[in-house]
Amino acid sequence: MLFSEQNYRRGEFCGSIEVICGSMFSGKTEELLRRLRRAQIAKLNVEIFKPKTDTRYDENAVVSHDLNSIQSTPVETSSSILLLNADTQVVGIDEAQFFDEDLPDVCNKLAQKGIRVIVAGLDMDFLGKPFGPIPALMAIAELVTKVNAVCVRCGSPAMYSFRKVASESKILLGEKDSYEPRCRRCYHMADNVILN
Ligand SMILES: Nc1ncnc2c1ncn2[C@@H]1O[C@H](COP(=O)(O)OP(=O)(O)O)[C@@H](O)[C@H]1O
Ligand SMILES: Cc1cn([C@H]2C[C@H](O)[C@@H](COP(=O)(O)O)O2)c(=O)[nH]c1=O
Ligand SMILES: [Zn+2]
Repeated sequence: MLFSEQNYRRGEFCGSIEVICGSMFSGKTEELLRRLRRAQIAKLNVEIFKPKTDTRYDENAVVSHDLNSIQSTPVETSSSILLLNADTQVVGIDEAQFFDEDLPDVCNKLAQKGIRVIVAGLDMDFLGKPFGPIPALMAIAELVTKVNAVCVRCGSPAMYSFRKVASESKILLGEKDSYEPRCRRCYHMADNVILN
């Protein structure tokens, strides 16, 4: 097994919070999809949420860079997640860095109700600073999985999302057009030339 997962038996208390974090292209969404699909195979009731702002690939689906996808509900605020179906046993949340600061409280409430909550998001923004509610979620999670991309410059494990375009705005939706994953050394290189 790649990552440790607990055993879940219906009817037993199994509330928990799992965080999957890392840079862009590190496989956060793929790992989220893998865990959610396994929950569906186990015939658990799964609901998936993402912030309404994330319209990159699809308005109503969580989509990985390899175009694997799963249907989701876009919500404007984290508190809307609490309006989930009464029989939901597993909640998936993608692009969690874009949610408001109440997301950790929301996840705690869900976990206290016995729900397995799996959250994926960027731990750092393009400046290498902690991003939104992810650090607070990491602190309260039972399990934190940090995944790495491959540095596009040197092939080492990459944990930074280097922004290739001139924008200082914290939120800038984009793909390879605007970002590339880099390792610590290549991210901090003085020249920071973009190699195409
Ligand atoms: N530099 C890279 N390093 C790793 N994976 C990459 C890279 N560029 C493209 N990919 C692709 O991106 C996929 C991961 O996509 P995804 O799960 O959506 O990542 P994330 O949600 O972390 O941005 C990989 O399986 C791989 O096919
Ligand atoms: C680093 C950084 C990223 N973003 C945006 C760019 C993408 O739309 C998402 C991240 O998607 P992924 O599934 O993790 O590849 O976030 C941003 O707005 N600001 C940033 O600093
Ligand atoms: Zn590198």
